[in-house]
Amino acid sequence: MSCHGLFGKLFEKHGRTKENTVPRDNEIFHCGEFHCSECPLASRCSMKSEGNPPNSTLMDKKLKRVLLMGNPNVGKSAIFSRLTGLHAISSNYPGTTVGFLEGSVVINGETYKLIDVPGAYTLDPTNEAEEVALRILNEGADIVIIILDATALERNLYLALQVLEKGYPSVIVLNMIDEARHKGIQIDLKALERELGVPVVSTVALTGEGIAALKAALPKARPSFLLPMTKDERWRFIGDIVMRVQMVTHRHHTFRDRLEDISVHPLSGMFLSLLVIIASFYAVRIIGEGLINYLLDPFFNSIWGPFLNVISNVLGGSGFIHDILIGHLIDGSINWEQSFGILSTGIYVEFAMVFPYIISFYLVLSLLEDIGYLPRLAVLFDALLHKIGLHGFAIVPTLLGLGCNVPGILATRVLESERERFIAATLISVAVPCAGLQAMIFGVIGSLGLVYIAIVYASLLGVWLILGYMLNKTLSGQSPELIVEIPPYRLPSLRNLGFKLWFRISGFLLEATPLVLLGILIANLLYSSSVLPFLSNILSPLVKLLGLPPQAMGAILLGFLRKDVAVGLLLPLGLTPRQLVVATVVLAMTFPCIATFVVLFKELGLKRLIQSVLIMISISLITGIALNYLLSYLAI
Ligand SMILES: Nc1nc2c(ncn2[C@@H]2O[C@H](COP(=O)(O)OP(=O)(O)OP(=O)(O)O)[C@@H](O)[C@H]2O)c(=O)[nH]1
Ligand SMILES: [Mg+2]
Repeated sequence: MSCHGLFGKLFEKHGRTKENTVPRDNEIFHCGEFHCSECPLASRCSMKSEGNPPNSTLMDKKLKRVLLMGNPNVGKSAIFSRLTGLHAISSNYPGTTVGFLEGSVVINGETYKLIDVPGAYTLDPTNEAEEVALRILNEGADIVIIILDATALERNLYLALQVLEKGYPSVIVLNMIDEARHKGIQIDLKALERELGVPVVSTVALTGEGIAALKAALPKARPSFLLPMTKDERWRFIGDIVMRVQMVTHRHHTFRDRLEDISVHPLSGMFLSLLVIIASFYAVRIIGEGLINYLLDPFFNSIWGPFLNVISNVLGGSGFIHDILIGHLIDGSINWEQSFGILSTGIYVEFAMVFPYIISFYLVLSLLEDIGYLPRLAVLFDALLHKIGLHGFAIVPTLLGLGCNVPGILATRVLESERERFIAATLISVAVPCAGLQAMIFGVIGSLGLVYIAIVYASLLGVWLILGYMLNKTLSGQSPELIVEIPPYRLPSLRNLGFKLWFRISGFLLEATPLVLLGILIANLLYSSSVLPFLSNILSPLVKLLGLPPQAMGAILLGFLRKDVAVGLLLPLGLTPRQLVVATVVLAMTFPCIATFVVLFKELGLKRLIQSVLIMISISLITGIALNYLLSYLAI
């Protein structure tokens, strides 16, 4: 087709005639390979078809910078992983990637630098993830791979057109073509290619179908001929395109469709969500305990213990090095929870108390993520969350926070206002216990009985609700209405699940192990020095109000390093059940651990961080004191 044919069609769509097509000074025309000598735009076109994208100074660089862009949850990270061989986290809810990832792929001897950009619905940002996406695009690109969800062409085309109008050489990828087929949606790729003026390929990122074609299309990326449009023009154009390229055939409701309906219905949905939450809780417990009872405890008791006994004997059973490595012998033998040696308590707390729950929690969370259940919870809990100043989608960062507060706080980037982000991040760091902490709550308090665990969780939930309500009432601004895209239920891919689990678990091991061992070492040294008694004396009036012995303050202060270690420090103090519950609740709420602290600072800035920390300290002390009085009143 000549460029006149294409421009003719385009002009009709935009109500322009050939006579008024000479670009205005600020307008950029791209017609890629379609320009010809008769075209009134030839000079502008040939200039552009040399491939200089606006704002880009990157062409001189050796690696071509390729951006993967598209709406949230269309499979950008899945395609990124397929192309680069790296493993970006994919989950079945919008907003999985809120930062960006880089990787590279070599095609025909040329190396391309790929960037997995956070999902965006528009280039007029409405949240931080979209701001990041726009910033990355504005930094320039040699090629943009625009990924569309083939089951939602109309909605996905909006961002695609905005990107194409900017004139970057592009390739369109229709991902999820498998689901489109199941839904009876057929898309004419050639026709879409003609409409947009850039290569179009279809893929199924889950299976790898079409990835070879995408690789082959990358060197053929070219700028589109599209002109900058107004919002209304763009939507009209999208309507036209969809009419011309898409055909939908009727199909009957499937079991999956019905399950999707049931899950968001106010009554049946709530009932189902209760079942899911209870089942998840039990699954985490059963898998965690199973790993401990059948794998880890036997290993520690019959292999690691005897091995440490040999080292202990070689070191003479006491002395500085012995006490640092093996710890203090209790009744002549190593006690996993109370010896406080790096190799005894340190390794035991990390691997036999916390690690099994990390595995089981992330396994269950990853399953829920990949099935696509989390956005449905967001819809169901939207009304409740609005009462505490949050958009229903805040349930997703909150659930992530139950694994580790750090990704939870990062995920608040998908929330729209700064106010919401502050509320959500503060609530996560105050009242959402991470998996390490929960493992210790189960390990330390579980032996007293389920009712004590229930008191700890009920206190945290109560604080989450009350503090959220208070913040909502006192901070100015409103939380926006829920607009969240609900993806279809999907069967989790074992490959993706395995990678995600491995990524999270190895991340935990790398980050947490040094801090846990350091925590145990510091605790060991502090207990043998006079620092703790000194601090405890200063804080003794406060400690009295909490009904705790002075030494408990040392554990609470050490919570800054790692909360799980700190709960472990409460063990040797011989606390009563009430004291143990109060100390654990205060510890859980007081300071964020050091990693969370850093992320809060990065996400909220210094002023908001200080506010957040002041809220944490005061609310945790008030709760601890109230809980102490309430429990003594109830004679617990
Ligand atoms: N059926 C099907 N599922 C897919 C396909 N590609 C990705 N998925 C699934 O779709 C979900 C979203 O994939 P992601 O790679 O996380 O999507 P994303 O665009 O990176 O999402 P955000 O980071 O949230 O913007 C995951 O559950 C994937 O396993 C596909 O081609 N077919
Ligand atoms: Mg992603």
